[in-house]
Amino acid sequence: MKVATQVKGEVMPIRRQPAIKGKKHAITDDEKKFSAYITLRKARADARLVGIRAKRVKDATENPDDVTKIGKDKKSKKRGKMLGLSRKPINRIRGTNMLCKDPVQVYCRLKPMQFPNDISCMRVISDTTIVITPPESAVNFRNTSNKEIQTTFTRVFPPDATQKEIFDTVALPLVENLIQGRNGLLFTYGVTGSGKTYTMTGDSSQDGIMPRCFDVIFNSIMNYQTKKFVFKPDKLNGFDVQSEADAMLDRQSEIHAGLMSQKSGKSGKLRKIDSDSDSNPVIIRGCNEVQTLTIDQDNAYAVFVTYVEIYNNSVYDLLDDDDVRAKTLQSKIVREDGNKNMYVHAVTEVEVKSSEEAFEVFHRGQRKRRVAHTALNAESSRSHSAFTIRLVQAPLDCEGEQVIQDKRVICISQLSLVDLAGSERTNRTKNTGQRLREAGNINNSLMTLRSCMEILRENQIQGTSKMVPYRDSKLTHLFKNYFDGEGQVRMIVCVNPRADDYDETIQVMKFAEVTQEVQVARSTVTKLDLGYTPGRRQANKIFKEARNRLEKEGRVEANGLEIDIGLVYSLGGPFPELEMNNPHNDQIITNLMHFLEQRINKRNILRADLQQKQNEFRKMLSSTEQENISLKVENAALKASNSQQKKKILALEGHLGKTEAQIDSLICKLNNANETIKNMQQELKDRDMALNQRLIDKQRVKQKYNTKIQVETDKMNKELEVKLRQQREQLQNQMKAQDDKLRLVKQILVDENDINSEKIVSKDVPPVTPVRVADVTKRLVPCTDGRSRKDKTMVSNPRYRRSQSADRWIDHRPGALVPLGTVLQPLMRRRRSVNRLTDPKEITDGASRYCLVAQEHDTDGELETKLYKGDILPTSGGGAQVVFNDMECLKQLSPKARKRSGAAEIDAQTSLTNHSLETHNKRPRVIN
Ligand SMILES: Nc1ncnc2c1ncn2[C@@H]1O[C@H](COP(=O)(O)OP(=O)(O)OP(=O)(O)O)[C@@H](O)[C@H]1O
Repeated sequence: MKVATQVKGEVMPIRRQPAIKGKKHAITDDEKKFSAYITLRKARADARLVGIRAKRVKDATENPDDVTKIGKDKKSKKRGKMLGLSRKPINRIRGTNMLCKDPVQVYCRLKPMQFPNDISCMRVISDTTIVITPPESAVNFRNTSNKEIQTTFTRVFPPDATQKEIFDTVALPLVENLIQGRNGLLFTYGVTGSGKTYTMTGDSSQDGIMPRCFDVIFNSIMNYQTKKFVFKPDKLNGFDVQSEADAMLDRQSEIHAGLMSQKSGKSGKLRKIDSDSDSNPVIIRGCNEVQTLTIDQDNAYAVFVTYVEIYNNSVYDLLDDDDVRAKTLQSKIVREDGNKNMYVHAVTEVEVKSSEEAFEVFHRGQRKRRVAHTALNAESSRSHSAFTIRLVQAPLDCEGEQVIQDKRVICISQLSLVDLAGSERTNRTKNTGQRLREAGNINNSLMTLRSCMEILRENQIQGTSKMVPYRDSKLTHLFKNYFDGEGQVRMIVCVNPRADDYDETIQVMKFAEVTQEVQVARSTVTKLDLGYTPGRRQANKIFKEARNRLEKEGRVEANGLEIDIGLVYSLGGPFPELEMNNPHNDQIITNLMHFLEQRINKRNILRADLQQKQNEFRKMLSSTEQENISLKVENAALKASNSQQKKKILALEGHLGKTEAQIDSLICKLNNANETIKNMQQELKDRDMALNQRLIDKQRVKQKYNTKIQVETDKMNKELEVKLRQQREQLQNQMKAQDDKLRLVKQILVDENDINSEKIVSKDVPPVTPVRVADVTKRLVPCTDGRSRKDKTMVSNPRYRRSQSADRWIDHRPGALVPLGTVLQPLMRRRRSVNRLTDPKEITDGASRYCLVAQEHDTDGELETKLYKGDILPTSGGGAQVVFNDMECLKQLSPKARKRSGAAEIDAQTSLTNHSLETHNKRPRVIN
């Protein structure tokens, strides 16, 4: 593991702007401070390292037995160089505790016997010890004089040990270390077919160590992962922190590339290639691990994996897609990075976000791994494989929002899971050709590993400084820094307890024994403290939730809310190294002074801040108190008004009850009234119907009677017409008779006139000229010839034959009449005079005759008095009708007019007579 910067326990509230990739930005004061701070801390760490190394020399002098601690330092002394400073250890800054070393922990797993007839040469006698009994078939059976060999391990897993048991005991602590920022190496070692791959990977029913590691890691960091490409490999075994925008661009280009490859059918091709080399069966996951480890929630995490194999002493990248296209894997070189860590140059490092994704990536590489059928294992690994999980973590900024955009604060830890190829004896595997060459390379690399362990152990135990031949094999070269530097190394020795494997198993046991004695420096992780508030991620989350809730409630103040996680009250980290080994070492005093100065400054700042906060708090408290008092007053007023309101409500409720009762009774009445109305309406309808029926009946009767009346009327009319015709005929006959008579009278008159013409001419007697012949007959003509009226022949008028004394007359004179001064008056003995006819009763009341008297001037200006006479006939409707049947005209002529008229007068008289006659012929007018 490497930590670029080690800053220990210091409070430094710095707000940093996120760096934008590819754009230079002005260095802020905060950044300057931060850089200066980092430099200072580095200097202090170096100083501390010097102190520690000085202490180590002192310890070694006091304890000469502790050769492991002093071995290197002795050599360095000989070289006359400064203690421990000639060669920088890996993770130099973090490796301050070089004195703490742990032996490589070696576990032993026994494979279950495959066949019941197989003879076992091993016994497990305790959790940590097995006893190996040499079988007769063993090569050195005689030499060993049948001695049992007892071997002790950190833990022995019997054949019935489960995969989970092994994971929990061996791998889980390494995963824990990984999350805490420490490196780890776990490898399986053993004879071919002893169960190394099974232990490391597992099979479809039983997950091995690797998938379980994924589960635990992702269970722990699942909600604290960065988005993809926020951390990006810098190709030098380190990582860059990208801004969110850059990371998003990378994500987009990845999606685009995926789409393009799908379009061009590359993926199909890839799958085909994969399936070509699908000699490994697809491993389906068994049940998942549910364990979760505690993590620092204020960090953001990302997991990267690499998968390489060492085949025939060459390193190949199993995740390299380009190689798949080329169909041949290109070997990679092993390099050392700036922190003396070994890494495979240009290896494909895949960022994975879930256990499934990681396992899928592993499986992708696994398909490319070289596996072959041998006499001892159907799927024998022909290469060493190293699957490396790198966990990158970096603290969040002070607001708990984003990862700090500074490469120096990144902490990278890695766990390498190495499945070594099994050692094998060619006489047993019967390998030839390529398999034989593979076996030779496998054995060589394992031999190198073994000799490295041996020399390391020797160096550590005996204090020698023999060169460890890491470079002799790619396997040891790649994992060099685990043994040479810091980290935890664990090995599982897989053993097949069959007697056939005895000779090789003994070699494995010897290697295990050596390895157990090798010490590896325990890495100490100093947590980077930038002075940000612990729990800021959680605080940020809670703050955002609260703000969202306010926004949902529509509160405007939510917009202006800014996250303020606040300042941590801490005076800083622990005191620097105070131990003085040299009286002239002023550096320690200078450091201490500087440290104290900073503390004092910090304390002053914190005091001022505290004071300010106290003041603010007091103010807030007093305003809250005031608010409280006013609220109390308000509360009391509200209570009073509340009780009043309650009373009102009670009264209103009572009123409401009464009103409701009234309403109920009214509704009841209304219903009754409605019922009555309905009944009455029904009755009305019935009556209407009856009335209508009656009207219809009446109408029918009326129609019937009308028809009858019409018939009767027609009948009567016809009868009347007949009668009328008869009367007319009668009348005409009478008229004829009268005409005859008149002619006779005329004749007589003419004769008389002739006789008296002379007398008449001599006397100037004003004549009274009858207007009509009828009148002439009626009036009393002056008896000029001396004869009495009785002597004269009377003008015949049949109407006057009626008994006129019996008639009752209505004498109707509508206007004022000019007095005539004549003696000629109509003969109406019984009469009633009226000016206006307003009431029909006036003519129905016993009267039988009607006479209308009217005056007018004729064309000569002479006054004419006309009497229209008629019979009053009662009508069937109770009224009366007047049938005019006579008209008399009384005309007064002046003498002049008479002269003027002369002969015309006679004509007029004649015409008047005619006219009178015609009048009688006229249809009578009826006045109702
Ligand atoms: N503990 C075990 N329980 C059940 N089966 C096991 C166990 N160990 C190994 N096996 C089985 O033994 C066979 C060989 O195991 P594996 O391939 O893991 O051996 P190996 O050590 O990896 O061999 P090589 O070095 O040749 O690759 C496999 O079929 C595996 O399932």
